[in-house]
This record gives sequence, structure tokens and C-alpha cells, in this order.
Amino acid sequence: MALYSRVSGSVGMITLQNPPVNALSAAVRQGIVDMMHRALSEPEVKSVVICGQNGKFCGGADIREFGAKMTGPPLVPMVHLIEAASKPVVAAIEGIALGGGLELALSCHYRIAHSKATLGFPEVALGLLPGAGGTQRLPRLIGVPAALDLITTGRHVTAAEARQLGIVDEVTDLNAVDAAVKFAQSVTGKSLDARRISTYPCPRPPDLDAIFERAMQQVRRSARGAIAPGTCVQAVHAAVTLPYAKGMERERELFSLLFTSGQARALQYYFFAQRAVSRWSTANGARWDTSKPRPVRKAAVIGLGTMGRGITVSLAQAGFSVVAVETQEQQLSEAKQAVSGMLERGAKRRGVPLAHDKIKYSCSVQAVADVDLVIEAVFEDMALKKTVFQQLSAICKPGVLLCTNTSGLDIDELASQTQSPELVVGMHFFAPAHVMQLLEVVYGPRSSPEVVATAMQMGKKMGKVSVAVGNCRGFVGNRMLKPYLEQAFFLLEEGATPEQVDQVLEEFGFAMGVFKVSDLSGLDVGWKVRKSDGLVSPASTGTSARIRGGSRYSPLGDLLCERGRFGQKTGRGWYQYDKPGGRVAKPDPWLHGFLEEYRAQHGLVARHIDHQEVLERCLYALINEGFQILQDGIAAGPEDIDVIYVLGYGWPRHRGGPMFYAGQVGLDKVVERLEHYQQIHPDVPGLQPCSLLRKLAASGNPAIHKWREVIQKPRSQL
Ligand SMILES: CCCCCCC/C=C/C(=O)SCCNC(=O)CCNC(=O)[C@H](O)C(C)(C)COP(=O)(O)OP(=O)(O)OC[C@H]1O[C@@H](n2cnc3c(N)ncnc32)[C@H](O)[C@@H]1OP(=O)(O)O
Repeated sequence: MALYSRVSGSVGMITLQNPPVNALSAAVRQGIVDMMHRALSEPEVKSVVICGQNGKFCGGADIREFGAKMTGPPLVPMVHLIEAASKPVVAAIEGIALGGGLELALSCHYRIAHSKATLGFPEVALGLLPGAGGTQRLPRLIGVPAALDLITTGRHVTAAEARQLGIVDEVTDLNAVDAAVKFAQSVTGKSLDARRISTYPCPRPPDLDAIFERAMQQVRRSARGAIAPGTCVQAVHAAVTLPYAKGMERERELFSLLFTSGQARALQYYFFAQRAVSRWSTANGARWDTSKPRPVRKAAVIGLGTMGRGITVSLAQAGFSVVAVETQEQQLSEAKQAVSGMLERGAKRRGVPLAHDKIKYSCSVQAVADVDLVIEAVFEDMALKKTVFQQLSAICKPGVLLCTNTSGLDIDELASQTQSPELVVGMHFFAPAHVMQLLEVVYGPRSSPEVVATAMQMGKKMGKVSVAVGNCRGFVGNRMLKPYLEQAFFLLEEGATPEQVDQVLEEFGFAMGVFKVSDLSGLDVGWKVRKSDGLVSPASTGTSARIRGGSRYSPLGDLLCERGRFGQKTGRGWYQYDKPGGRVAKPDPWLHGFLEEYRAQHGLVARHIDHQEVLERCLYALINEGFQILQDGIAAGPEDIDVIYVLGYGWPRHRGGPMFYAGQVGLDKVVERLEHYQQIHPDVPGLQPCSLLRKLAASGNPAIHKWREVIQKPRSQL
């Protein structure tokens, strides 16, 4: 709702009240309309100030209302009512003015912002455009190029930048509401003719066509199939080419197109999913709201390879004191240099103070004796990690949290090397660790709730989105990757090329196809794991070459590694590169010949494989594993899996995540297609729909937020 008060006798004050961000719910919109009428009708009131309760102007339309039937006054007539007012209306912007909140501010005649406020049109990230006149007013106010930038990227600007761009009239370090009241008094009685943005002509730069052409190219390059950015460009184009009223009609048409698209629903689902994962629970009943994190001031990182360096940077940038340990002198000095460079680049890019002094380097594990938490990031080898955990358990002070950055090894096995297994937890960072936003916090059967809470909180402090997952081979992300990769290999055996598979996945919206990712991360990584699992066999022909444990197995990756083709680092992998370390993947005729030879050797006849089969086999196998993970209680809900896939594995955000996507396709359809492929490939167990997926499909494809009711509730064992 909105509160009305009178300040200094002549200023009508409308205060938005809808915690936590004063979103424009039906009640708030109704309140604004009613209070505007009141302010305009009271003769003593000469001017109006609109502000938000609790230091937040407004976070925009209430996203929770998007899925429901529209009630209350619509936003567009509301902003027109404000702009048309005969008394000056001043927006007092504290905290945030985002989306519909900024549109509300743009309908006011003046805008006063606090210096710490941020402003922006983030609708594009929700699959929408600023549909309450934002696409028509902003270019009129700040010009086409700047408006295109803000609307198509959704980036937030500081009050200072907003002032520079001309979005706000004044910035204050003092109380913005008081400043707005004073300002409102000072403009009482002044003509408002020049203050109504909708009446401004839209500036028309001479190179208009080139500007829009460039903007379209830019969004096509980065959108990966998302339709909102391009639609935003079209809406701004309407502002320059049409009179205001017609531009508003065009804005409404384009908004409706986006609003009813599956992409907007997926992005809005994802918005809440990313917030929902912080309300974690574990399979044995520990929960975010009953588990208290322990204080951590000083942390240590053991092992300063690529991951350890990134983790060190993340910790230092988050303000933790860090002891960075690498036992090899040479490696230590290289790491020191690399970390310094990363910190300097980070400080330059983000304008934050340098964090060099937060880090102490050492080549002795003894240096971690007084820290509160250790993150082990040594080579991915169980024997080595066990030794490190034994050492840490002996050296560290009592009560220290011991965390491992393993990407898939058994947390419980590591915990059993220590005197306090309840203090052990996985913190699985993604490379590059100082950049990637995702952190899988992996609890073992013995990890204490406080330890999970501490790791989750540490992740948050490092600016990560932390997702709590259970302990199993590969956890959530890498476990689901296995059947996906497996299908991609099988498709090559059956006649596809890496380029074909990658193209289908990239058209779907993945940042990179599976084979390009494999070349980037190094084929040898998986090879080492398969070798230690006893899967890599010397037999190169005969049926046994393609069977392991009674199931189909493709040795293609192993064969490439045997030939030294490790991907980008060696200049050859599934693709060829101009040099070792090269980044531009080119189809490799050698690889095509190799695949032909391989098929001939194994009696496989290449067939035409269409787009649909590539997509369904790769994605549905991955999705099926996701349902198995839910069934096993490794992830608490589908949101956890979706956030992991979007943030860690390049799944297109506008498709919500694999579990959301499955729901959109229809769970019955996913089951039907998996069964179809299983009949053709009975030796691939991953194509057998798991029982939870079948159960949900049979119960009529319920909405994703209802899945948890079907998934068995964990019983508290605490
Ligand atoms: C013809 C029809 C015309 C209709 C035109 C409509 C045009 C307008 C469209 C819009 O305005 S769309 C919304 C635009 N606004 C946003 O996208 C802002 C989204 N929110 C954020 O970016 C952040 O939440 C924040 C505001 C920067 C605050 O961040 P912070 O990290 O401090 O807190 P969070 O954990 O993110 O959020 C706290 C809490 O608030 C909920 N929430 C935030 N924004 C909204 C919102 N706009 N509507 C509803 N709820 C919102 C958020 O979900 C959190 O709650 P929980 O999920 O944790 O319960």
C-alpha cells in the first residue's frame, strides 16, 4: 500500500509500503493512485513527494503478481496520472529505483537521488521490457545510445552516473526525502510544461540506422536465443520513429509478446530459484533457519594451482585474511605473481581497494595452524587429498572447518581421515574460481548443520550463489554431466560430428557445445578419472572395447588422449586450433577420418542424425539424471539443480534450467522420448526414465513448485 502524509504544511508525501523492496503490487498501485488524487484535490498541498519506506524507493513491478490474474490499477495509466499532475511531483530516490520503480520516477517532474542509490531497467533479465513507458521516456530524456545501453543490458547505474546521464536532477549525501521536500517547496508554482518527459521530442542522431543496426548485432551476439534484448531494441526504435502515443502502443504490443513467451516465465522462475537456494535443507533435516554459521576471520587455501589461486583471490576480495600454501617453492612464487595480477585486474575493473595485504604466502602447511577454515585445493587425487586431510587434522586448532574443493570425490572418505568428520564439507568452486558465481556446498552424512551454514555463508560473502547438495560421485553438476557427455560420444559413434552436436546445443542456447567445453577444460581431466575408475582398457577392438560393466561405453575420449589430443592446451582435441593454447575451434579433417576409421573398426554404420535426436538424447539423459538426484535426496529441490546448471554449466537462463525446461516440454513427453531411445539403445541405463520422473509424469505434469510435495520429505535425524 501507500501512506499519505502532509509535510511542512504544503507538501503531500506518498510513501510506498511493501517490504522488502516496495514492489508495485496491486495494493501499492491503488495506494499511489488514491493518494495522488488526494494530493491534487487538497488546496493546501502545493507539491508532492513520492518516496519508499525503509530507505528503498521501489524495486519495480511485483514479480510475484506476474503469474496471477491482474488486479488493481494498471501501471501505465498510473504513470500518466502522475506526469499529467498540475502540481510538481518529486521522486525521492533512496536505495533502488528499478524497472517499474524507475518508470514511476520518470513520470515525476523531478528526481532527487541519494548518492548511494542505484537505478536501472533490469526487465530484460526477466525476459521483459520496461513496459510502463520506460522505453519511450528514457530515450527522450538521455538520448538513444545511452537508453539502448541501459535497457538492453539491464545494468544498474549509480546515482552519480544517473546524474551525468541526466536521469536525476540532483544527488545528495544527506537525507534524500528531506532534500526532495525542500526541492518540492522550491519549485511550487513553477510551470511544469518542460518537465513532462513524454512531451519531449526524442533526439534523433544523424547515424540512427547505424546505431540500431549495431545494437541489434550486439544483442544477437550475446543473447544466445533470448528474445527480450532484441525486442527492447525494437521498442526504443519506436520511441524515435513514432509519436509518443503510438510509441506507447508499440511498447504495449512488444511487452505482451514477451510477457506471454515461455522465456519470460523461465527467467522469472529463475529469479526466484536463485533466491530460493539460500533457504537450504539437507537430506537429514538440517535447515538454513535453524543452523547458525560459525565466525570465520582467517582462512587458508592449500594448493595454489589454477583453482587455489582463484579461491585465494575470492577470499581476499571478500575481506578474509588468507594463508595461501603451496609446498613447491617455484609454484609458490608463480602463484604469488598470478594472484597479484588477478587482484590488480579485479581492483581496476571493480574499483575496489587492492587486497594484497590480506594474503600471507607460505610453503609450509604448518602456517595454517591458527586459521578458522581451510580450503584444500590440491590435485584431484584421493590418495593425495587423504594425506592432506590427515595433516590438516593434526596441525589445525580444534574446531577448524576443513573444506575440500574436490569436483566429485567422496567427502565422507575424506572426513574419515580427520578427528572431527563433522567439521568436513565440500566447497566445489567452478573455474575460474574468482569469476564464476556458483559454489556447490557438499555436505557428507556427518557434516554438522553449522558447518554447512558456515560454508554457505562464506560463499555468499565471496559473492557466490551457494547451493547445498549431498555427497555422491560428481555431486549434482558433474553427476548430471556424465550421461550428457556419454550421449554426445555415442552420437559421434553413430554418425554425428562434434561440430554438428555443438551447433545443436549452441542453437539451444548453451554458451558452448559439449565438445568445445571438453576441449577447453582438457580431455585429460576425464581420462584420469576414468583411468582411476578402471574404465580405460587397452582392448581397442571387439565388443569389449565398447562395453563396461554390461553397459555401453564409448572409448573415443580415451583414444584421443592416447594420441596426445587434450584439447586447447595441446592445440588438438575434438577440434583443431592454430597453436597449443589457441582458442578458435576449427573442424578437424583428421578427426573426421579418425571417426570413420573407428566406426569401420567397430562395425558401426554411420547414419543421418537429426537436430531433434541430438537435443533429446543429450538433454533428456541429463534431465533424467537430475530427477534421479532429486529422488536420491542429493538436491533438495529442482531449483537447486537449475541454478547449478545455469551458473556452472552454461545452461541458457531463458530456458530456466534443465528441470524447469523438462516441465515446459512436458514430463510425459520426456518419459515417452526416453523410452523411445531406450528401446533402441537397451544397453544405456541412463535412458531408462527414473521412477520419480515417471511418478511426476503420471500425476499429470504438476507445476514445478509442486514437485517437492511428490518428492519424499526428509525426516529430521537431528
Ligand atoms: C501493459 C502492461 C504494463 C506492465 C508494465 C510492467 C513493467 C515493469 C516491469 C518491472 O518492473 S519487472 C521488475 C523489475 N525489477 C527487478 O527486476 C528488480 C528485481 N530485484 C532485484 O534485482 C533485487 O531483488 C534487488 C531489488 C536489487 C534487491 O537485492 P537484494 O540482494 O538486496 O535482495 P534480494 O534477495 O534479491 O531480494 C529480497 C527479496 O525481495 C524479493 N524481490 C525483489 N524484487 C522484487 C520484485 N520486483 N517483486 C517481487 N519481489 C521482489 C526477492 O524475491 C527476495 O525475496 P525472496 O525471494 O528471498 O523471498
